[in-house]
Amino acid sequence: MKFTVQKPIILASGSPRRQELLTLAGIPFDVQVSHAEEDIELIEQDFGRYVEQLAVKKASVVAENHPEALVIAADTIVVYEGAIYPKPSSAEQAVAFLKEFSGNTHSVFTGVCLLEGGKSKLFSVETKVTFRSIDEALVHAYVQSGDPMDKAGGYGIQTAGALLVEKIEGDYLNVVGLPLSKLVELLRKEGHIRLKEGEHFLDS
Ligand SMILES: Cc1cn([C@H]2C[C@H](O)[C@@H](COP(=O)(O)OP(=O)(O)OP(=O)(O)O)O2)c(=O)[nH]c1=O
Repeated sequence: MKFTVQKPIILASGSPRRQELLTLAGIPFDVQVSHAEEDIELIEQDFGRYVEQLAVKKASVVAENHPEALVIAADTIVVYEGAIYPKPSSAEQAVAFLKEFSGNTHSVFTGVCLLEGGKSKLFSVETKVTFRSIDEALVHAYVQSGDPMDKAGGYGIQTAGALLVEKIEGDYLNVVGLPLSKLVELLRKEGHIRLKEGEHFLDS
């Protein structure tokens, strides 16, 4: 499957996962890593709005230098018992995060921003993730692998972090960092992408 684009698309993200996911959707794009300050205030426990605003910040920094493009940015956080768990700042913190999640259910929120000519479209998606009751040895072995350090909440559901997960409710790719089907639906609805000629033979 391939899409054509109406104008250049820039993914404002250094996340290899987000780049892989947009590639697998068949959307052509360039990458510009955004170095926005992540200093958004959480208002009334509205985590969806919080991640959307972080995505706006990331997109805005890149859009300044690319007014001709559609800029896409995203932000992912883990929320457990009303608190935000970002990327761990140390291995010790990753261990502490994972022990807290053990045997419990947390939420993963990803906010997405499409920014074009100063106009933005925003959405966010929540997925609930339930962890198994995990033993200390598994937590330490996983953290020692180094995998948690660049991931919100300190685990990757798409890597060995999968061993910690009992079940999820919602979009799996939202946990990985990009709610791809909803993003593609919005890009099509807004006329930013179209299926390539010959790629829509099932349409009537
Ligand atoms: C929970 C979870 C998060 N993650 C990742 C997705 C995001 O890359 C990262 C959250 O950090 P983000 O700040 O959302 O993104 P990033 O710094 O990696 O990339 P950029 O800001 O340049 O777009 O955590 C996984 O890969 N798997 C998971 O299971």
